[in-house]
Amino acid sequence: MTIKIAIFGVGLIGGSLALSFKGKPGITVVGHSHSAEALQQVKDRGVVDIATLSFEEAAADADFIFLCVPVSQLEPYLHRLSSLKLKPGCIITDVGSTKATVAACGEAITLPEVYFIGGHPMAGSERSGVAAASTFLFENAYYVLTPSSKVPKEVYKRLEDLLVYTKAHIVRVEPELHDEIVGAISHLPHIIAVALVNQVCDYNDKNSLYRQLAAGGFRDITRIASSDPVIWRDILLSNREVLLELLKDWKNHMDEFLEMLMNDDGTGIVEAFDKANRFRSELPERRKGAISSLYDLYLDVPDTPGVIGHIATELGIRQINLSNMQIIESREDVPGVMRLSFRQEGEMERAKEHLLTLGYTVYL
Ligand SMILES: NC(=O)c1ccc[n+]([C@@H]2O[C@H](COP(=O)([O-])OP(=O)(O)OC[C@H]3O[C@@H](n4cnc5c(N)ncnc54)[C@H](O)[C@@H]3O)[C@@H](O)[C@H]2O)c1
Ligand SMILES: O=C(O)C(=O)C[C@]1(C(=O)O)C=C[C@@H](O)C=C1
Repeated sequence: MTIKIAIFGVGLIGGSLALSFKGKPGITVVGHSHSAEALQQVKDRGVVDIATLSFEEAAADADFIFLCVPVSQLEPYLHRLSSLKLKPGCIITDVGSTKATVAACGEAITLPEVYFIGGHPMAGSERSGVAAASTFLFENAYYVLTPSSKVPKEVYKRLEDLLVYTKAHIVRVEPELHDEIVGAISHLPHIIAVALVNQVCDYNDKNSLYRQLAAGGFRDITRIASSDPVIWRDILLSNREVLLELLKDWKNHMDEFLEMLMNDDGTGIVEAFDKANRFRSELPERRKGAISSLYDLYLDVPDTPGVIGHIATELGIRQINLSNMQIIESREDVPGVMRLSFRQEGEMERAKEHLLTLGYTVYL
């Protein structure tokens, strides 16, 4: 018996889910796109078995339906699905970054033997579109599910069993609590990153040295400011009430720094950094936790021809599997920083040891 999985919105998240399921025994993945242009990209990338523009064709006979569209589209998509004759036993789920509104809408929709379970994989990227999809995106990440009390246990279990293919860790959370927590650890940081980049952008309009000198610290804290504007408009507006409170708290934290600086309060500054340091070091390890599914190491590389090839060859000879390599900073006369990404921690450790013996400066 074949299991049909329909994915509506085959972008970064939908495409990555499709890649997790495609080719698994007895599974057919059908992708729905809302435009011919998006459909063509999905076909070109080959992440689904069947790609279609027809909403009805994608939904017909589906055992699982994943809604992977922008947050503002989740409710219209749910309403549209509720007007169709879906397969009895069908589970509809979504991947939206907020859960309260869609969970309420999912609960209100009563189709015989069709169930809604809200979902949110806690993994992603500042990139968007199917071109950025990855088979490994969810590996070791947390994947939140927010079933209502009406969802039978065996139905929840069926979704949980399917999500094993993502290699994520499933966590069950109430939708409202989810939005409060994710507001603080994901939505607020995106606002802060964007505001900070725009602040510096305004200074840079008067003096372009700002952009030239912006280095590691600025890049580290602002990567997520490059995220898709429409996806984030929808997320922030959907979690508006939570964010209004969080921004008030944020202002208080900024006021504390203002005061410490005005009062020359060195002790206060040290305490603030110490506290942050302690909490941050207790975060789930990158490799086991939310955001990254890769093991990264960084090394200084001279800006000379052949250096990339040399490193790749050295690792290749030792059969160390490199998943990605990227030059992060490369300016004339300044050593570049290279990021090497591995899928296995052991591979990263072996690479580190070998690169150290070759005389490279390596950071984790
Ligand atoms: N980006 C992340 O890091 C991340 C992480 C977890 C969850 N999410 C959630 O996943 C969902 C998809 O986000 P994504 O990052 O994959 O975005 P994306 O832009 O990569 O993909 C969105 C998909 O929705 C389709 N779509 C359908 N109707 C659309 C419309 N009216 N406007 C725009 N696109 C439309 C697009 O064709 C595209 O395939 C969102 O609900 C988002 O909140 C995002
Ligand atoms: O790593 C990133 O770029 C992300 O923005 C991922 C991130 C996050 O903020 O942690 C973004 C939105 C999601 O809903 C979940 C994960």
